[in-house]
Amino acid sequence: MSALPRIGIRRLPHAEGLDLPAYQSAGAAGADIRAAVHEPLVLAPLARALVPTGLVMDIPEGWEVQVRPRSGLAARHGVTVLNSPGTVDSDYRGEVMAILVNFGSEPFTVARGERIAQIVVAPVSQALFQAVDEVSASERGAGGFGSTGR
Ligand SMILES: O=c1ccn([C@H]2C[C@H](O)[C@@H](COP(=O)(O)OP(=O)(O)OP(=O)(O)O)O2)c(=O)[nH]1
Repeated sequence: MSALPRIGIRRLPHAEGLDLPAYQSAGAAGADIRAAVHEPLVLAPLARALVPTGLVMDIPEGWEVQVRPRSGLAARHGVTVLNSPGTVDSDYRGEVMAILVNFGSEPFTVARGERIAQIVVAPVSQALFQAVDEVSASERGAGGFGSTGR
């Protein structure tokens, strides 16, 4: 297996004492991130919140960090990541945040240190975007949504 990308993580003061993201099993794709809130944060039904992780990540060029929901929170409470997958760019040097939304019918309380989402590290491809007068022909043509059948 090739060498793993190294992500330096700086803990901000409000994340002091909280565990860094870590894989829970050898084959895990995601590592959980935790809420760096001082006081419990109550998410009313249909409310959303920008939840701080207290972490600043030094992501190597050519990689991104995706912020994804935890299935257990979604299945049990209807709580998910609103912009999933959130994209943390390799040149971002701010605090990683999770945008949580409560689609459940009950208020959901986020406690300090609670595992609120997971991060997945993924390779990035960039492309050259070029203006052209014509695009190449294809069998499908301009047929869009639903044009290939139900
Ligand atoms: O779930 C997320 C998504 C984004 N970010 C941070 C890292 C990312 O690099 C930055 C900008 O995110 P994005 O590009 O998705 O947001 P934007 O609204 O397009 O902002 P910008 O104008 O800064 O690109 O915000 C997070 O901390 N968590």
